[in-house]
Amino acid sequence: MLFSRSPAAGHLASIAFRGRSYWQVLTRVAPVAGAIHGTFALLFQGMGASRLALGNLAFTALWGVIYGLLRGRHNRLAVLLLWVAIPGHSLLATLVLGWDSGFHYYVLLMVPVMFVSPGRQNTTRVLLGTLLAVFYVALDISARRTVPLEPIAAGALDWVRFFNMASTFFVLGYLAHVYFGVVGVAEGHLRALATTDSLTGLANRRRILDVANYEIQRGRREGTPLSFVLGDVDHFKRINDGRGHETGDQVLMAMAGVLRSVVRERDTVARWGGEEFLVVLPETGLEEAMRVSERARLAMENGVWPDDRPVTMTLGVSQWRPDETLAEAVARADEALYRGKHAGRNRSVLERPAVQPNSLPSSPARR
Ligand SMILES: Nc1nc2c(ncn2[C@@H]2O[C@H](COP(=O)(O)OP(=O)(O)OP(=O)(O)O)[C@@H](O)[C@H]2O)c(=O)[nH]1
Repeated sequence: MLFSRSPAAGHLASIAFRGRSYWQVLTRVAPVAGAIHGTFALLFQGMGASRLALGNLAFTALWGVIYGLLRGRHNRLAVLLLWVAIPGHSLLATLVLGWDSGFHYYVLLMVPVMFVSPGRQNTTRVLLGTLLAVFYVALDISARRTVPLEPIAAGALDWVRFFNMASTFFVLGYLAHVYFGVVGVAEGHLRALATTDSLTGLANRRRILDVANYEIQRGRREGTPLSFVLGDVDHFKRINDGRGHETGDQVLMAMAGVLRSVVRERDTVARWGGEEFLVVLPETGLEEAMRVSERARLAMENGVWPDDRPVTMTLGVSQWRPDETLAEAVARADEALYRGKHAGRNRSVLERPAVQPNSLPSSPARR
């Protein structure tokens, strides 16, 4: 059975990737945040502000808990504590040391955290964003008008502010760096999914069309030959009906391996349809393509298959002719395959000869 991915499934997969990326980013950022608090604890201890040092030690521990929760996939609780660890800490530190300490900068880190989070409705994001902005303005107004609970010397305050500025820049940069890294990996997975046949691991139809069209362009430009081998498993319906669909799938997977083993690195084997395979052979003329086809056919004929019952394949071979389309070249391989089926199966059949066969480029030496 050919499994096709519906648009809805694709959308769900992309949400899943986004979700995974989001948690991966948070898991990587949590130790950095813990380290920043740890540095503050040492800094304040050095300044003789032991209560502030203790407070920062508590937040280091909190980030440790958040990290543990993220690793254990207790995501909801981790996010809840994130609100305590970032805006909660900013509020506390600003009230204790004053607005000029610059602890309020950390509130801004919640903006990317909130807006890339998966699973939330856009309205929830906007609402939370608005609440955060209101909180930030209110903190500005109240902290500027009240005396800090535990003021420190102006010079030291400057250093704390500079450190907070630098940390905010660093964490924002790190967030962006990790996020784009994770998204890049997810993109690679999606690309592979979109171009690979899920059962056999071969190129899928979309990918082989791209490859073949690219080779046709190259053939036009450089005048190199290009051939196609289209193979179809013989009496596959009997295999399915007699030995079950799962055995049928196993046969298809094994066939993919056999086909891959008889071609060069630069040739591409694809699952063209249910039990049909297409091989694109760049820089290969008809004679050589016929040899590849026979190699594949014999490998199938002599292969060891489930239940030790023979499995064979009929193949049609064609060479792309200048100025024709990919569909025309494949149609001729298909026509040859069709003749092979009628002639008794388990054979390789060449396309019907061109009107001017000599006009076709021939194979350079293959391996
Ligand atoms: N197990 C399995 N079967 C598949 C898959 N895709 C297509 N098929 C089956 O392949 C069979 C193809 O049967 P037919 O087109 O009648 O051809 P055939 O039995 O191979 O006969 P010939 O091609 O004439 O030799 C059908 O029974 C499909 O259900 C798949 O992914 N897995």
